[in-house]
Amino acid sequence: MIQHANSFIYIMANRCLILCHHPSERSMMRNGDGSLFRTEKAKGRKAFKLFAFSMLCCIMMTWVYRGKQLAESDGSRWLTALLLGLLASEIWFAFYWLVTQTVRWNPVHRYPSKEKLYQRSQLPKVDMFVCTADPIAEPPALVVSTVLSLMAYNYPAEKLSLYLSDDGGSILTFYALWEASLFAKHWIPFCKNFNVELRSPAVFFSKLTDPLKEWYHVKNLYEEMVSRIDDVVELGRIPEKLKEEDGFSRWHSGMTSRNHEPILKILLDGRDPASLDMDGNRLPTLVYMAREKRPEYHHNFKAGAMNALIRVSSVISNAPFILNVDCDMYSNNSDSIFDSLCFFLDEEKGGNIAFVQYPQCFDNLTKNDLYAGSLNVVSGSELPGFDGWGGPPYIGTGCFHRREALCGRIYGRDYKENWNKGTLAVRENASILEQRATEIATCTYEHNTLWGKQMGLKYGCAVEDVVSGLAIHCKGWRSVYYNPQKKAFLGTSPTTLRDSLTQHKRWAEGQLQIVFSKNCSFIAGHNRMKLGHQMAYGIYNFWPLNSLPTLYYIIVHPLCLLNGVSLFPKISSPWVLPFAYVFIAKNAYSLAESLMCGDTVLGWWNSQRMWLMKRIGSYFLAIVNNIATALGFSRLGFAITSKATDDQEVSKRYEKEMMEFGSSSPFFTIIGAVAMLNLICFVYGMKRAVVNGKTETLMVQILLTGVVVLLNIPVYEGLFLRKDKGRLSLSTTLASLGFAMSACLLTVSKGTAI
Ligand SMILES: O=c1ccn([C@@H]2O[C@H](COP(=O)(O)OP(=O)(O)O[C@H]3O[C@H](CO)[C@@H](O)[C@H](O)[C@H]3O)[C@@H](O)[C@H]2O)c(=O)[nH]1
Ligand SMILES: [Mn+2]
Repeated sequence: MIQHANSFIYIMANRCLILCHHPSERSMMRNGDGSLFRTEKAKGRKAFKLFAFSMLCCIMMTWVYRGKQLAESDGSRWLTALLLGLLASEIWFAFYWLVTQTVRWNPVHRYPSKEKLYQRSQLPKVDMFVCTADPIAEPPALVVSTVLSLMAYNYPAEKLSLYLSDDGGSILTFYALWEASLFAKHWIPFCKNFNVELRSPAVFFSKLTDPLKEWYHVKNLYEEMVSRIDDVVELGRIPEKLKEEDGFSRWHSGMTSRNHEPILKILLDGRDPASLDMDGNRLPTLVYMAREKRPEYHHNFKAGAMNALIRVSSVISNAPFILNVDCDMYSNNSDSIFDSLCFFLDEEKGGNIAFVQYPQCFDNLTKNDLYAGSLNVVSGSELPGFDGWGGPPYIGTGCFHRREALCGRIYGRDYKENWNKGTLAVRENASILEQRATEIATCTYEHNTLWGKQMGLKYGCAVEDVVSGLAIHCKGWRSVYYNPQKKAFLGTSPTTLRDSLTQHKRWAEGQLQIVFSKNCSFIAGHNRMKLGHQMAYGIYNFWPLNSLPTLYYIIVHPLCLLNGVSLFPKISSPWVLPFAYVFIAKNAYSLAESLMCGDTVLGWWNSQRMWLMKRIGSYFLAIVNNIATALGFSRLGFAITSKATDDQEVSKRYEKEMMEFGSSSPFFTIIGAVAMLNLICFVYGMKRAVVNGKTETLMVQILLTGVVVLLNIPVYEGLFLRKDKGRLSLSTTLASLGFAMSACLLTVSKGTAI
């Protein structure tokens, strides 16, 4: 019944889909000679499970100690409340630790054999979606380099269509894409003739030190194009002579990025036999889309853009597979389409795969990854673990989707993909297609449909990717994670502390929304996903909730030290052993894992600092913001991550791995206050402990607070020592000191009372 209802919904809402069942579909399936990919289980799982078990035992022993401590406490209300809070935090940490163990339980690695696909005569069409939203934060020259890297994939060009969604509705971005459509005629044959591996022209030419003579020509063409684009962006308008040209004439005065009609332009029409590159070979299709925006209709950020792209592409090319990347994520591996198709086209195991997710990798990280932007542990350890349970989450970029699954189809065993979908697209004139596609990129088209609910990406969540992938998993599909040696996609990671914390705040807001909604993996996935898979989602869904126990721990601890209140066993007592084991073993494991995933030792240390800052800064403010949104005081937003900085000073400090604070922000006030609190308590607490002869009972707290102080060294430098513009502002310094001192003074009187 559900199945029927769903196909009905599916067909209704996809009015424009051209469904065809071609006889050659079966012959193509027969061509396959065996499996197209293999799966290997990770090694060393027995040792890992033993280790996890030892951790669990020690964690339980620490609880026994807390129980004993509570029973033996002198009945003071303050102390009991303190200890209960501590126990609650520790129970949460243990629970979260348990959740993170699920993905380490049985990770798998996948290896496609694309050589087998090279021989196939019939290959499916592939559509590629790139989203951009702001010509300032996302420079058009960077966007077109991404676009060109994708258009130059090692794949029959006439089967590829690239769609750029421009949520900025900017003529500057359109101009850049128009330039790219001309340059593509040189770039694509150049890549193919010289077997260029780096197919993003920006990256290729920046790394090229000594070009061959014939390469100069293309390099010059590229550089001229970029300088024209940059000039246009700087001036904020296009050359006069282009204004009346087709496409450009659709912009008129009075249009803003938030208020304009839909604009759709097919810049290169792959169906047209006359659309050829300089070598006379066919070109891919290239389409610009700026969906309609009106102030009175909510546009649902990237999810809205993606859904408009799904519909628009279904009219123009309707490929069965869709690659989605962010505008800064260029293709770094020209074979990714073949690799991904190995999973989908595998006769035996490919039928239930909804999407193939690649890791998010970055090309602008420094050696020791100051802001922990590499996500190395996520890519190297956690996502393979998800795959063992039923597949990685959709992380918004670097992902190949099966169109049907993305459009909301429920998986059933009788389901068979139509590989030839889109190949029989009606031979309509491009302007008629443009007209039809424009009609479905309007604000009102989705009203009273299931778009954003059951179809396409889901609306209303700041991590539209994760919640949409989860919905696909709940519909019976699996996904596959592929992390090739040669990275498939590379993007830009935030280069200032504020950008990094803001990005994590947005992610945390989204994850929190998922936890407290019916989309929570434990509710939505109940009976539909394996328990391990539900728990794996918990790793990210529970991120924000970690902030409260962490804040409790990091504030209460030093204050108790200052007041001489002992929370842990004496350093000479055997009860200290389980605590020490949990702390040391957990960190040793984390360090080893981090190193295996490609971090440096200092990189791991930096990631520990970021972990702390994210928890007390991003996650905490995400909780505050979600509460404010729930109460109607604030609206969900999407702060776009900046992909370029003009400030040479900031870039230099980033290269030198100096933490960039800059102008004040609530993040920095919290971080500064916590850092100061720990420093003051560490110094005075230790002094008091020595004077009162209580070092033995307070040793654990001295050590813990000491670790926090060490982690915060860059914060103290930013507060007191640095002179450059990246230091913490004076107002932040004063506020941090003020908060920390008043917390200390307030508790000193209470503390003596305990
Ligand atoms: O209204 C909007 C806002 C953003 N975007 C695009 O969405 C992408 C991601 O935005 P970015 O600012 O780069 O955010 P990140 O935090 O780097 O993105 C990660 O997290 C997002 C969810 O929060 C996912 O959508 C992304 O795919 C994922 O890479 C970019 O291409 C934007 O152009 C839009 O198209 N419309
Ligand atoms: Mn991004």
